[in-house]
This record gives sequence, structure tokens and C-alpha cells, in this order.
Amino acid sequence: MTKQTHAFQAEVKQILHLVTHSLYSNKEIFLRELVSNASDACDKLRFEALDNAALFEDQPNLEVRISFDEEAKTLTISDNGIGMSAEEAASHLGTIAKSGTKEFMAKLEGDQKKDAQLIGQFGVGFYSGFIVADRITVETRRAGLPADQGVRWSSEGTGEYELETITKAGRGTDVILHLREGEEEFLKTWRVKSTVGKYSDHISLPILMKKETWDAEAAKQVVTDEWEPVNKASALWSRSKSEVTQEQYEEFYKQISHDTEAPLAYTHNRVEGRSEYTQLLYIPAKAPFDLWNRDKRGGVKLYVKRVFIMDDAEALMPVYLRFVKGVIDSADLPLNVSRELLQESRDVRAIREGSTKRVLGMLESLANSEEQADKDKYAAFWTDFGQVLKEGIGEDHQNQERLAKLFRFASTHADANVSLADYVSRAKEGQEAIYYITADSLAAAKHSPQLEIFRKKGIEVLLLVDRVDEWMLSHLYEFEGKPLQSVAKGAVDLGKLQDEDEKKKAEETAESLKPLLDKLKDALKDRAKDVRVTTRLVDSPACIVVEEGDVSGHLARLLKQAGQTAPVSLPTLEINAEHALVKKLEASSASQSHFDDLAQVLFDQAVLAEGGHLEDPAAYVKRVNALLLG
Ligand SMILES: Nc1ncnc2c1ncn2[C@@H]1O[C@H](COP(=O)(O)OP(=O)(O)OP(=O)(O)O)[C@@H](O)[C@H]1O
Repeated sequence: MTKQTHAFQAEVKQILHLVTHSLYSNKEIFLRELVSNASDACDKLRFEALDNAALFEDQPNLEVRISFDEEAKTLTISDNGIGMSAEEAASHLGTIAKSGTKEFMAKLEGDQKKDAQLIGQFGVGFYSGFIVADRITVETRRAGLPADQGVRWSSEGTGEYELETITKAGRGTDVILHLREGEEEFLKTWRVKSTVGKYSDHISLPILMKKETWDAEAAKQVVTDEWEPVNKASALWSRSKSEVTQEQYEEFYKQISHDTEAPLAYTHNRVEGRSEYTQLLYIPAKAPFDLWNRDKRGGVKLYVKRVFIMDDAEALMPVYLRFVKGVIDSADLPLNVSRELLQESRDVRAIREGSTKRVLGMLESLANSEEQADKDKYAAFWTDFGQVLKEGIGEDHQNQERLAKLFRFASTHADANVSLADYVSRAKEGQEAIYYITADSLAAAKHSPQLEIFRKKGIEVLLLVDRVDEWMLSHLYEFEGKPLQSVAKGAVDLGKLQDEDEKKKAEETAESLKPLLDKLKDALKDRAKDVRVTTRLVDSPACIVVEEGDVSGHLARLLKQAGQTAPVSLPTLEINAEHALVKKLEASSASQSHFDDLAQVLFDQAVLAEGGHLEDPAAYVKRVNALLLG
């Protein structure tokens, strides 16, 4: 192939622009990205060579070499890994084939700091070379292809790249950075060495650089022809805990997660017994932009005896812990394990269970810590990841109880951070249930008329306003022996909390109001299953409740939004016998049609107060106007 010029995919151009402009303040990360690509390429070769040892050619030792040429102002990162064919070079370096690209582009805001964080998460890898280079030349040959099928890819990182066929004796890839004016610091051994030490020490392959010695005659350091390793070359997770500093753990996290921030917590263990494996698991400090995508694969890499097997091995973590990043290195799995096989393996099941317990343990130690800093960390975690953790209640029966203890809610006593244990510990004497209300927003929940009696009696009610809450409630029925009970379902039964006098009075009122209730039932027969007197209201004239076991108004709305039809069941209208409006209604000698209007307005208002939508808002407005004028 003679030299051909190609245009970058539109997204690449945009990303290139962003990378070079927004990541400059942390420019040395390009070295981490390129060394990581080189190491990945070697991992891939090792993996493919399991079935085809000939791919090693005459070079079985996998390594990364970094060199520079002061005259030419180039810095070169070479590996003898898998390499790329011409098609691969064009598709891997000229397009962004990842599925998240669209989402990613949609998230960009033009705010450099935020965008830089996003880019980090997304992992632009290779393109980060353009932060310091005004041209990158990649010379590569796919392992297994003959020497004359090498490829040279070259670009200035603007709109185009060039491709041509070359002869390349060794397999693998050389990434040659033509440094920009002012970036000469990367032509110094100490600078490159210290950056590699900082970011890439854990890489399990040797990273080699030419040795420097002191030339007394010239009175300066000179580069020799001898190569020496500049990293420890032992996989970080395989070292013992005492050998790894917190900084190294954090760097490793940043490397595998593309996060720019340190993790919230991590756990590193060697598990022995029936199944033998090492786990190094991290909880990020911030949610990634695609946290909500349940199809997104997990963030845990699988190694078998330090040989990289696959990224994002979802079978190693339950879906609700998809935000966990890290490495699991198994001593038992076969090297040629496939994703399908993983799903069925008993060893993997044991690893998943063990790792889940570790992650929950990490969260518990933050949540239950006496230290304020840990508590704050947990609160921050909950804000970002709480909704995802709630998915676990239905997914992971084994850990239901542990999960429920980790949940935090808003309540009528505090706007956030109320655990079920807190709730139970301050429950009123004689209180047999954990009361909650679901609503579309905190404001709607707080102002719901259904809460009035609970407020009056000082009984705490959990305010559940996350979309997953209704779903969570279909799996979480009780906590420490106390059932969870909706305040908007069924007749209010405060059990021992309600005194006998109140009960008696309510029954008497119901009796005396019977004619009114019958009239209301008749007027609302198409809309309400029943009309009854309630003790749950204090300030409001009426409210809507559904029967125990029926779909709540809130859930019906969620289902509708999701395009599903909720089973229709008419709600019950409850009225407050003490309220002036109800009294007026009772005393009114209005005509039948006027009474019907009043009844409809009462019902509509109860629907609105509950956060519901009126089926015929115009009719409501018309009736209210008529009443205002009347
Ligand atoms: N040294 C290399 N040898 C072989 N292939 C490479 C090399 N560097 C990059 N590639 C190929 O180019 C692709 C794009 O690289 P890039 O660094 O942009 O993203 P990535 O490595 O896939 O993603 P991430 O940086 O998020 O891990 C890689 O997936 C790989 O296929």
C-alpha cells in the first residue's frame, strides 16, 4: 500500500481537540496511557498465543521499551505485543468504536474541568499523546503477519492521518511522539523514569530504558546502550499489602478506572480455601456518567495466575455492584475461560459471593464508623450510588439484610441519611410498623396530607422519592421484625399509638356522617371505590388512599411513564370530619348538581395534593371558577 490519506471520524476530531486543550494541566498522563496500551498489547499477545505459540516468533519475552532521540526530539514507546494490521490501525486509531461514544459526546458541556474528568472516565488513551506531540507516528506489525506487512500510521492530530505499508522486522508497535516545542522535558531520563515510576510501576511487564552513567570527562550524564528495567514489574495486586503504599493503590485505581479522583475505599485480599484468588477492589468516589446503564459491563478485570484474561468480567460482580472497579486474579480458572463459561463456573460463583461480601464490608465500615470523615464519605457514596445499591435488595437475597442496613432515606425527622436502624431506634413506644410514603419529589412527599396525623403524633415517616423505591418496596417487607407500611394505603391503623377515645369518636362521627358519605359515594361512584371518614387528616379536608395490595398512585404514574399500563383500581376518598369544608358540605342544602360539583372538586383536590394528575383538568378549573363566582 502506498501512502494514503484518510480523514478522522468526526468524533475523533472533537475528542482530539478536547484532549489537547483540557488535559494539558496533567500532561504527563500520556505516558501512563501509552505504556498501558503497550502492556495491554502484550497481554493480548500472550492470550492469543495460548492457542498459537508461533505468534511469539523468536521473542517470547514480552516487554516495553522507552527511548528518546534528543536531536530528532522524539520519544518512542515500543512494545513487542500483538501489533496491528492496516485495517486495525485504521479502525483503532482513526475511529472510536466504543459504544459509549455517543453518550459521552452528549455529556460534554464545554466546561474544561468537567470535560477533562469525563475524558478520563472515557479513556481516550492513545490520543493523549497529542497533548505533548505535534505529530505521532505509529509503526506496527501484527503478530503472525510477515515482516513486509508492517504499517506506518502518522498524524498531526488535526483532521487526517496517513497510512502506508512498511517492512518491520519485529512484531509489535512503536509509538513515536514528535514532541511539541517546549516539551523537551520528556527527553530527559529522570523525567520519564519518574513518571513511569509514578504511574506504571505496577505494570507486570518489564519497562526498559537505556541506562545513564556519569561521564566524568564530559562532566554530564550520558545514555549508554544498555537497557535496564525502570519499574518493579510485579503486578500490584500480587504484592503483599505491606509492600504497597496508599499512593500506589490510588495510582493503580486511576489507571484502571480512568478516574481522575482517588477512590473512596479499597480492599485487597488473598483468599485461600476452596477457591483461591486475589482481589483488589475499589469503590469510586463519584458515579460515572453511564451508571444507569444496567447493560454496562462491570469494572472488574479478570486475571488467571497474573495472565490477563478479560476486561469487565461481569460474572465476577452482581449487577448492582457494577460501579466497583478492580482486579480479580484466580489461581483455579483455566486460562482459556470464556465469558459464557464464567457464568456457569462454581469457582466464579464463589469469587462473586466472596467479593460481594468484601464490598459490602467496605461500605459497612464507612457507614458504621465513629469517624466523621468516614460518615461523610458514606453519605457522599449514598448520594451517588444509593439508587443502584437499592437494586440489590431484589437481586441478592443472600445479602438482603446487610443491604437494608446500608440504605439511607429522607424522613419527616431529617432530610437525608436516615437508616432503618435509626428509624427503629427512635420509634414511639408501641409503634409496630415502619411508616413510609412514596412520592415523585421530596416536596410532594413532605406536604402530603396523609402525613398530617403522623406529624401531629410525632411519628416519623420515611419519605421515599427515588424511582427505584417502589420496586425496592416490592422486595423489602420488613426490617428487624417491623413491617414496612405505607401511610397512603389502606385504612390508617396506628395500632397502639391511637388512643381508644379517638377511635371511638371517629366511629361515632362516621355514623353521624353516614348520609353525607352515601351522597358522596353516589356522586363519585365512577371515581372512588369508597368514601369514608378518616382520622389521618388534620389540616386537609380529604385525601386519596388505595387499598392494601393495590398499586399506589405513585407507582401507577411511574408505570405509565415507562409505557406500561398499571392495573386500574379505584382509590378510596377519605374525608376529615373536622374540616370546615366537610362541615359546610354536610350542612349545605345545595341542589344535587351543585353538590356533585363540590364532591368532584373535593376529589380532584385530593388527587392533586397526592401529586397526581387530573384526567380532566379543564373541567376542574371550570368547576372551581363557578364556585369562586357563585
Ligand atoms: N501499542 C499498541 N499495540 C496494539 N494495539 C494498540 C496499541 N495502542 C493502541 N492500540 C489499539 O488502539 C485501540 C485504541 O487505543 P486507546 O488507547 O485509544 O483506547 P483503549 O486502550 O481501547 O481504551 P482505554 O484507554 O480506555 O483502555 C486499542 O483498543 C488497541 O486496539
